[in-house]
Amino acid sequence: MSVCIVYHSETGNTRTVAARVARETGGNLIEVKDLAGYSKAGMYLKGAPKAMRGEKADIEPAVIDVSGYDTIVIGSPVWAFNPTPAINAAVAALQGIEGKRTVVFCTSGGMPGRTLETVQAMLTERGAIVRGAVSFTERDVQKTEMVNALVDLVRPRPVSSV
Ligand SMILES: Cc1cc2nc3c(=O)[nH]c(=O)nc-3n(C[C@H](O)[C@H](O)[C@H](O)COP(=O)(O)O)c2cc1C
Repeated sequence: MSVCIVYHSETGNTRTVAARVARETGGNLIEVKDLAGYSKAGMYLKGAPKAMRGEKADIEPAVIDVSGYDTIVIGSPVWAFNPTPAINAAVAALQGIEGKRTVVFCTSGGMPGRTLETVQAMLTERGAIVRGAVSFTERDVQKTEMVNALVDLVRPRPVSSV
């Protein structure tokens, strides 16, 4: 089973989760960069209003071909209770997503708003099958049991016979 983890991260939390999922599943990481190149203030002053409006950023890579994978994981930071403009663009940039199993996660300060629901709806719109979603707070990022909950959605572990 091949896994691809597509994520955006400006301050490292979403990257940390993505890397741990990659390690546990043997998946490939694709980091999406927002070409706006925000400063910390810029993220709040310019990025957050764009996230609220559901806008798409200019991203690198501009095309994300996932046709060679069985399961696609999408990870977004929460900006103003929404997915980031980079993730809005990344979902639109996915090629070969139709009919694929997908799992969504977000990282936030504790108020994720409708981020997971929004990403799930975008993926469903693209013809993907959403298996589940996990919301991490900044503290959860380091918690093995939280990462395991996400990994279980990606790669169901065999039930122990003991
Ligand atoms: C512009 C901006 C807006 C944010 N908005 C929210 C929010 O609405 N709710 C929340 O709980 N955290 C919010 N946060 C905190 C981030 O979601 C949180 O730190 C997240 O883990 C960042 O992911 P990253 O380190 O991968 O970039 C915001 C952070 C930034 C920079």
